[in-house]
Amino acid sequence: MAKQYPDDSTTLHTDAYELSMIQTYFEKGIQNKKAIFEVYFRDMPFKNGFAVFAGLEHIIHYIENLRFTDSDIDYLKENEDFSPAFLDYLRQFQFKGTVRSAVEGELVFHNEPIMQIEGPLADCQLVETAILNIVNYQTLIATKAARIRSVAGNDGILEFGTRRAQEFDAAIWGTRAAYIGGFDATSNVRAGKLFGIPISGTHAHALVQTYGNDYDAFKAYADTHRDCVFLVDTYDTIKSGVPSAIRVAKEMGDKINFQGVRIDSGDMAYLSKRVREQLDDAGFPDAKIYASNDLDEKTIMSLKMQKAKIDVWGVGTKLITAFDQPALGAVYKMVSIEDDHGQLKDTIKLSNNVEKVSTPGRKQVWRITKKADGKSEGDFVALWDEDPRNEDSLYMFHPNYTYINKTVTDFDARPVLQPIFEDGRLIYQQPDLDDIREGCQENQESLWPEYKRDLNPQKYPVDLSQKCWDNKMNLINRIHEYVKKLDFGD
Ligand SMILES: Nc1ncnc2c1ncn2[C@@H]1O[C@H](COP(=O)(O)OP(=O)(O)OP(=O)(O)O)[C@@H](O)[C@H]1O
Ligand SMILES: O=P(O)(O)OC[C@H]1O[C@H](OP(=O)(O)OP(=O)(O)O)[C@H](O)[C@@H]1O
Ligand SMILES: O=C(O)c1cccnc1
Repeated sequence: MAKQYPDDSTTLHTDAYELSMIQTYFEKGIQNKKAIFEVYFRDMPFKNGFAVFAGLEHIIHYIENLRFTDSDIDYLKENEDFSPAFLDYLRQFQFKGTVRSAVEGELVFHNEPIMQIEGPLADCQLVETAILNIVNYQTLIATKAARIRSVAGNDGILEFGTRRAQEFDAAIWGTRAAYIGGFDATSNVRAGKLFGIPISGTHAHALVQTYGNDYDAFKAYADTHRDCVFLVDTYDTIKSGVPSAIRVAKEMGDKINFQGVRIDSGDMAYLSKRVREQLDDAGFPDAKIYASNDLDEKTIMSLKMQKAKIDVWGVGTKLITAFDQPALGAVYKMVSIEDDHGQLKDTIKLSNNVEKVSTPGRKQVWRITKKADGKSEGDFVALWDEDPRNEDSLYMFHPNYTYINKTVTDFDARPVLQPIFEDGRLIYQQPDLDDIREGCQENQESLWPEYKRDLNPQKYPVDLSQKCWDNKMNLINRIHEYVKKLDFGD
């Protein structure tokens, strides 16, 4: 039987190749060379006009606890071909990197750095896998949640996905991301405990099945709860579920707070209209109609177009699993590395696909808005030593189709990447989760409606500064020259 180890750290939550590379860096004595990596994704998730950044809370927690425990070292000793000196180095390891990041709830876009990790080469390499793991999932869910919020308007939206999520962590962190993206509450009690997210819920079909009929089940529930939402579709929504709910609500009077009923199957446009009439006619115009059953932004939009009388939407599977796009595809690329003379040299990853060529150099993303109306003109990706706030006008052009360009004046420029860790020390204080969620809504106000529509939004401009673009072209040309001169004798 394989030896058992305690699950006492997340430091080995990394791909083996990261440790293999760190081993090489260490044995060659270059583990402390200064390096800079950036995280970005290439395509907008769900073809949405914007993405909502989430994951920083978990990343901070992960980095703060980044050390190799005795059991980590024992495991590596027995399973990897590592020298005693290297194992000793890992044992002493402390993260010394500097991390800059978009903050949670910030809007982020394709082909711009959303995180930047700078520091000793080994430190930057170690955290790649976990950072991508976290950002890829949480940003995806926060974005999906924002899409659902945008069609739900001011209706209540509840996160019901835990039972369908890809295991525990996805349920917990996905719920948090959904809250950032605009959900109102979750059914996951642990997420309520850990993050202070409001918890909410109704009851399941099992309660009705236990009693064998709607009335007895609702009566029992009402006897034991103040707030009541009855699930009315177990046997027959119109003929049994709703009349039973109404009877119990009338009998209990002020003893309960009859909040409404939930429908979980059938034609929800038709049913919700009939149920609304039943509740109104019985004198319960304030009782709300909750709906659930494989909902997402498309079904919610369709139901709204059909004038369904639904007030609160419970969304599970399609939110928490990012059903229609299961991966964001964010990558972690080296943009600069110290040379043998101690100078940082920008570096690039080439590809035949122009969209896949990385953009070298340490960069900042500047969100450019017009002073007059606060609306965004686009993002301006500039080299670190540039500051558009010192300019009166800004020339912005598409990095691949340079004939698409404009000159912006009377603008404000806001840096998107914020300092989080400096030389391994946490210097960022996470805002309250409710402030993050509110900030996410406010950020969306600066976007023109053209970028926010659910279907086929306009592509938000993400432009490179002239200096950044020149730097990239120079590097591409230099590498082409170098490859041309290579002679391996064949
Ligand atoms: N009026 C409607 N317009 C568009 N979509 C709807 C409408 N009513 C329900 N839906 C959606 O259609 C799908 C119907 O699911 P399904 O075929 O499982 O039917 P069901 O009545 O829920 O059956 P079951 O009793 O097995 O749960 C769900 O995703 C639901 O949200
Ligand atoms: O449809 P989703 O968006 O994934 O939302 C969560 C679903 O989970 C519950 O169903 P389930 O059949 O698991 O249990 P139930 O007996 O309470 O209906 C609930 O009734 C929803 O239909
Ligand atoms: O509270 C509910 O109604 C609920 C919770 C989880 C999944 N589906 C429904």
